[in-house]
Amino acid sequence: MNAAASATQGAGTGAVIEAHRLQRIYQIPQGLLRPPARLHAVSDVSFSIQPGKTLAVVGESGCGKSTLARMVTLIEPPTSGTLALGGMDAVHAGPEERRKLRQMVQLVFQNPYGSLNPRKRIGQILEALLQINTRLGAAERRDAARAMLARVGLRPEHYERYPHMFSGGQRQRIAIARALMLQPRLVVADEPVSALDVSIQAQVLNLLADLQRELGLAYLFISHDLGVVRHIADEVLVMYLGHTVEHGSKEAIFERPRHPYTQALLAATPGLAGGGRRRIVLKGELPSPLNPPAGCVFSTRCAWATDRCRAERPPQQTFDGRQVACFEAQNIAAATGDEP
Ligand SMILES: Nc1ncnc2c1ncn2[C@@H]1O[C@H](COP(=O)(O)OP(=O)(O)OP(=O)(O)O)[C@@H](O)[C@H]1O
Repeated sequence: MNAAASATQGAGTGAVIEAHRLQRIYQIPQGLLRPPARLHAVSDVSFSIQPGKTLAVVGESGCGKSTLARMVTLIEPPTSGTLALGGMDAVHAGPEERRKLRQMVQLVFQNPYGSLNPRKRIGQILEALLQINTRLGAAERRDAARAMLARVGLRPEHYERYPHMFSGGQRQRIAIARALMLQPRLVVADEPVSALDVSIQAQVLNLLADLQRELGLAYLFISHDLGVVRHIADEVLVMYLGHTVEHGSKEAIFERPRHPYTQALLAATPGLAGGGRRRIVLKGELPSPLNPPAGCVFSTRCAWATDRCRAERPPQQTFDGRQVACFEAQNIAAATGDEP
C-alpha cells in the first residue's frame, strides 16, 4: 500500500486516528569529524483509536512515548510511516489541511502550569483560541469559555482569575478545558495526572472519563503508571526502546501479559502482579537508543532470551488475542503453565 492510500484508511474504519509503522529518528551531532549518529526514538509503531476509546501507551522513561505524542499532535513529522486523523493524511497535508488537523487533535501535558500564561486570566486563555481559530464574536466566545469552565468542574468566578491562583488539580482542569475549546476528536494526554496527589488523580481521571462519554473523544493516554492505565484504558500498547513489544486489550495485557517486558512492568507495580503468575524482575539498565541491541531490543534484560533473540528482531505476531513481538511467547506460556 502506498503512503497516501495507507494514510486515508482511517476514513473507512471510522477510526479517529490511524498510525501505521511510525518511525522517528533523530540525528545526533558527533563533532566535526564524524557523521551524526542516528537515534531511533520510535521504530515501527502502529495503532488506531475509535471514537470514545482510549489507547494507553506505557513504558519506561526514554522508550519514546513523548516522541510518539509529538508526532501524533503534528508538532514533529515522522521520519517514515503514515498517520491519518479523521481519515485525512496528516503527513502530506498542505497548510489549510494542517490547520484543520491541528484542531482535531489537542495535547494535555503533565505540567499545565508551564503552558498557562501567568499574566493572562483564565477566561482570556480560553477565549484566545476561539479568537484565532473561529469567527465567533466576543459575547459568544465569552459564553463558550464560561460553559467550558462549568463542564470541567470549575466555577464562573474562576474566569477572572490567574493561573497561580489555582491548585494543581484545578490547573489540570483548565488545561483540559483549553484542549477542548476547539472541539477536538482526539486528546493526547502525556502523563496528565503524574504530578497530582493520588486523591486528585482520581478526580481528574473521572473528569476525563465523563468528558469522553459525553463528547465521544478518543484518547491517546501516555503514562508510566500502570495503576492509572488500568482505570482509563481500553487498549494498551507497551513500548520498549522505541518498539512496540505488546499491544492488546486492557484485559489481555493486565490479566495475561505475554511479553516478558510487560510481565516485568506489571510485577513491578504493587497490586498488579497477578495471582500465581511468576514474577519476572527486570535486570540491568535500559540500553542506549544510540546503540540498541541487535536482535530483540529487550534481549539484554530478558531471562528467556536465546541466541536467536540476540541475533534476530522478532516480528509482531498474533498470540492469545493480542500482538506480541517475542519469539519465546509460546514457550514462556507453556513453561509457566499459563497457556491460552
Ligand atoms: N529532540 C530530540 N533530539 C534528540 N533525541 C531526542 C529528542 N527527543 C527525544 N530524544 C531521545 O529519544 C528517546 C525517546 O525519548 P522520549 O522523550 O520520547 O521518551 P519518553 O518515553 O517520553 O521518556 P520520558 O517519560 O522521560 O519523557 C530518548 O532516548 C531521548 O533522549
